[in-house]
Amino acid sequence: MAQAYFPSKVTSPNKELANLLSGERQLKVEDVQEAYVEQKDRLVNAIDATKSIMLDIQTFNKDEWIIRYPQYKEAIETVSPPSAPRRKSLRRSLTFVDDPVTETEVVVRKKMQRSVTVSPISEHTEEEEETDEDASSDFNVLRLDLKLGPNSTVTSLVSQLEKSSIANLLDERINASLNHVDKLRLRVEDTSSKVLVTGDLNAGKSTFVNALLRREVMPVDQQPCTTAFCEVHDAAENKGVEEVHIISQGHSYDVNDESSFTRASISDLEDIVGENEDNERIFKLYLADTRTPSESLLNNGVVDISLIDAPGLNRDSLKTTALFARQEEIDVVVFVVSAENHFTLSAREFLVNASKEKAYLFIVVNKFEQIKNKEKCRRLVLDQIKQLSPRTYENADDLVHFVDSAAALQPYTANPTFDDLESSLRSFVLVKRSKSKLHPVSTYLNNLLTDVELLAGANSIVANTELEQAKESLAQVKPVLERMKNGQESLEESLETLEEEGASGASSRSKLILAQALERVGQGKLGIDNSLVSLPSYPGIFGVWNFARDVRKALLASLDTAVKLAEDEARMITSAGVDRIKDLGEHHLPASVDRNRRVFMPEAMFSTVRKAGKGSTKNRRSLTVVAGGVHGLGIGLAQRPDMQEITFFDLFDVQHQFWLHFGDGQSDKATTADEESAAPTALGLASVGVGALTMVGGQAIGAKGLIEGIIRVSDLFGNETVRKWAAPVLGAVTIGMTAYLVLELPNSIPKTVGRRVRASVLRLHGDDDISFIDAHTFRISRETRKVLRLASWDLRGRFNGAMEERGKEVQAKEEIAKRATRAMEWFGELGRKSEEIRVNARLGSDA
Ligand SMILES: Nc1nc2c(ncn2[C@@H]2O[C@H](COP(=O)(O)OP(=O)(O)OP(=O)(O)O)[C@@H](O)[C@H]2O)c(=O)[nH]1
Repeated sequence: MAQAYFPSKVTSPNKELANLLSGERQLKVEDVQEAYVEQKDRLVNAIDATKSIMLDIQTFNKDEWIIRYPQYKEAIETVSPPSAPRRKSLRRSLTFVDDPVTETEVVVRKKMQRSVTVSPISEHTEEEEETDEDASSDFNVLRLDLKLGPNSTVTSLVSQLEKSSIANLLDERINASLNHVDKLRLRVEDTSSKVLVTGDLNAGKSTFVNALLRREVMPVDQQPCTTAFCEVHDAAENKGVEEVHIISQGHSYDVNDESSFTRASISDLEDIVGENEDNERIFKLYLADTRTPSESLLNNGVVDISLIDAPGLNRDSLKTTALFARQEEIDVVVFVVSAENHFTLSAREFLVNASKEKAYLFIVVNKFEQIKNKEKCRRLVLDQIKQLSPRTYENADDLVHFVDSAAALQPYTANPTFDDLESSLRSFVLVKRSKSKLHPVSTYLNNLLTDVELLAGANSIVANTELEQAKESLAQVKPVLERMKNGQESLEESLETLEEEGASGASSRSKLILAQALERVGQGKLGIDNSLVSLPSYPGIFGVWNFARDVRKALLASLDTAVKLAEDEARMITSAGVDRIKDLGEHHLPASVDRNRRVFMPEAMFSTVRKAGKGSTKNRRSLTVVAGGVHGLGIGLAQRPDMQEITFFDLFDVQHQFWLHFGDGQSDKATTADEESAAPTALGLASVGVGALTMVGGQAIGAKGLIEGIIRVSDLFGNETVRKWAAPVLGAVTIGMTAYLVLELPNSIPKTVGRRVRASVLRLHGDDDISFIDAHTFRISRETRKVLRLASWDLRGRFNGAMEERGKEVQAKEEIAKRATRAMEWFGELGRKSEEIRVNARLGSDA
């Protein structure tokens, strides 16, 4: 026997019902009921579980991971030789709407009916190739309509559709599906089912309904009488009260809305139906069925069946009835035909149309008792049915019943044929309900879960790719960061040492050069042997004044040169330091970090124009002036007017000569910075010859001072004897010394000038309590330190910036890896959950 009511592809759970119908002639109503209830409960659970995972998807999409919407395209198959096994796997190229360019080749695998998994091609093995070609790789329910217009392409959409806006669209789609799932739940839980009873006039429809109800409720007449639709419901739906509700015309009926109907007593039904003969009205009858749920049709404990006694067909009401039969809420059409008359023309018309709509009809051949040649009648009727509704004919055992309704109404009389009809009808109603109410739900849930699995699979791949990328980046960046962290301290130390060494190196070199130069100048030699500066040659006694000035200039210039030399050395030290800092950068900075492209220009050192005044210290101002660097302000010692002045003492350093000849030879030490400020001593003055005086002119000592000096000298020689000898001795000594001094001038002037230059240079910073050497040393080492510090600051900045950047990158990548791992787990779990729902609810029927 064919599997009743279902196409051949039927699988569980409808298959169970179908098997029940097909396996045995005698339908086990309880089993059908049980199977129905079980399936209903499974579906309700599946609906709730699906709803819960859909809500989870929404939350996950909103809070943790922007769900990507995949598109699967047919992958280009490589041409395989004819001998090779035919590839049945669904190789698809996976792209995303927001990124249609990146394609991943995947395999869409069918796991169970209509359930699919998506995995990267790399995880695919040849053994798994035996995949059903039917495996869907497209969305059913969650399909996003991304077409904006006839000319829009996916690529043109990309600019308009960001990842997040697609996720929003998906969210909306999920909302819509959630609403639909809610409706499905109501539908599954709605236990009402309508059975329309119709047939030819006088075929015995009302009698049949009465027989089903086991009481005479419907008016039965020899004359055709029923013109109204009488819907019979269980009184439980009307709070247990038996009554008739006459539906007010133009109102939609609601059992709880008094205004939508008029009440009447059951006993008045005949009159009411009679009164409304010309109107096709609807009455609602509420009847209490006292039989047990297993016996009762109305009160069967599974679905609330309502019977609709429709008007006979061969009236004008044919169309109305036909329309009624087409209504979606009509689960089963029971056609009552009289065994005596068979099918009239209008009955045939109705049956052909109805069987197109409902495929299976339940046919009651009534008044069968009266037929003498029952077999012939049976054959004739079945032959007619075969033509009118072939499918009904195929299942005639269950769907075509030859009974006598009037006999069934006889109390206390066993009527197995009618009982059989009743069981069949109940099962048919349940199976039909399963098909009309449960099956669409099962299909929808299955489609939705398939979509969920496609989403989960695609997003798992995305998450996996992101994880791999993050891991790859981390594998590169993390060691760099570690290296930087470890190297930070040593870099810091190296830079400090470099700065320190540079500054102290420059300082000690400057100090040495300047000290040596000053020492030489003090001895009347050029501070530096340099072709640029040379000592003038002695022009003779009459040019002695200019000679002294030129010597002074030359010595000063040689000191300037020494300063320049010290600066040049500092430049070299700085340059070497900058190079070492560069090397440190090369060593410590990651390859991708930009190096300092600025070129160090040593000649730019010591050339800063300092603005004296604003915020500058006294010390700085004096340094500015003294900074004799040729590259400085151009005011070297040799250019300073105050240093050019030549005095008498540049020619004759009396005190020095005195100590040289009579003292302990320590005059050099005595030539302190105070020398010039000290007043000329009496002895000094006394030793000055007239010639010298004339040469000096009024330059240094006035006549008044000279006379005062002589008086003071004469005071020394207070004693008579001494006074007597003193004059000649003093005269001789004076003459001798003068001659000696004059002869010695070419040699002594440079020395005297040098000594005095040295002394005055050393005193230049007297106010600041700092010497010429120290001032320059300080300036030069400070400049060196400054340049080195700038370079090391730059490196430090780059290093710290790069380290911070790497730190952030590592953090970001770790975050991505964490999120991707979580997403992978989550989507994996989602796929598993979805599959579990599918398995538990036994979804996937193609019925
Ligand atoms: N012997 C016998 N008579 C029946 C049977 N069923 C109905 N009748 C009689 O047939 C006549 C018509 O019965 P109804 O039940 O009124 O028929 P109907 O199809 O409802 O009639 P309309 O509603 O007017 O179309 C009545 O006189 C019934 O007694 C049956 O099974 N056996």
